Amino acid sequence: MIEVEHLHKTFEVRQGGLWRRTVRRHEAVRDLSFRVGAGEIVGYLGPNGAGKSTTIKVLTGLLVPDGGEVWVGGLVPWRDRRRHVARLGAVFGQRTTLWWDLPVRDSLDLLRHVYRVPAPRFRENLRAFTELLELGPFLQTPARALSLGQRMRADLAAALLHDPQLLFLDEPTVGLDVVAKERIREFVRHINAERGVTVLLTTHDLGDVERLARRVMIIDHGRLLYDGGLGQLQARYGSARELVVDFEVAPDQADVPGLELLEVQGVRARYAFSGAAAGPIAQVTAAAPVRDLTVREPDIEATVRRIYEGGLLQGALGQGA
Ligand SMILES: Nc1ncnc2c1ncn2[C@@H]1O[C@H](COP(=O)(O)OP(=O)(O)OP(=O)(O)O)[C@@H](O)[C@H]1O
Repeated sequence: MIEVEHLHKTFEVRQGGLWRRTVRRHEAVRDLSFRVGAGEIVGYLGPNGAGKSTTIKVLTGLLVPDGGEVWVGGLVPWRDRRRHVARLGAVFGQRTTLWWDLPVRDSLDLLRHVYRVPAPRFRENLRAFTELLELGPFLQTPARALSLGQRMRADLAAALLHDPQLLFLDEPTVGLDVVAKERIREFVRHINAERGVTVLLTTHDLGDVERLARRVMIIDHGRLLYDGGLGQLQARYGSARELVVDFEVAPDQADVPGLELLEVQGVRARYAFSGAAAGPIAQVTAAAPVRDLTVREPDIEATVRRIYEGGLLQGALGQGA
């Protein structure tokens, strides 16, 4: 569905005043290569300024790259823009494609004409999306009067009315509460499973990625640092599991052979370990009477933060894939 080979995009940034102007070249994307197969949901992650939007703009045909090759569904996006755009959908969490002062239903109707969606297909999609996204209560409301969650749902419907096979989602759940986030994720899962829509998901919310994507690509400073499974990323770069133990009485000495003691506070001690929990639990319970214990899993949020902050993955591409 998407093929990107050795993509480069450099921006020229003009600095200084009228008399002493300098031009600085900034490589937003450097030698980026990846493929996304039909029907995949891929999370595209990276810290601010990493090059995600630049990539998406090239893939949607908005930007022309300086080097490399890109095909999306067999088309070169910026060369065959009209046909390309007719086949893709895009939702940008920070912007809307709806007409601000028009009722949602009228915006959808206008888009039907823009994309030349046949009337029966439009009716069928509108019926399906109204049900799945619960649009009914606000179809007659102008976009400006919608809540953020309602607007996102209407934007999703707008992006999919013309049956695109590829959907770009940029921060689709930003600013939403947990229930609204779940509803959006459920819908994305549905259109992927039932309609086979390929999804490239750019987000800072790892909950989106955990719930939707099996594969992630991580980019920083314009380079692809990781392309592989979320589980493998966690196994390879995640921190250790933790065993949190409440002893019956505060231990004089909480060290247990083979476990890394992280902290002792009163009766509670925290240990780091890897692999199965049965061994460490047996060791701790043999060492002293235990009242309670829990195993804490490392979270993906912490792993990705460590990757961004520590450059953990520099040069590691391919090892996790
Ligand atoms: N039109 C432009 N002119 C000059 N520099 C740009 C332009 N667009 C992007 N850049 C620069 O290119 C780099 C990559 O930007 P990009 O918007 O692709 O990052 P991003 O990963 O999408 O970040 P964010 O998560 O903040 O949206 C940044 O350093 C940005 O300042």
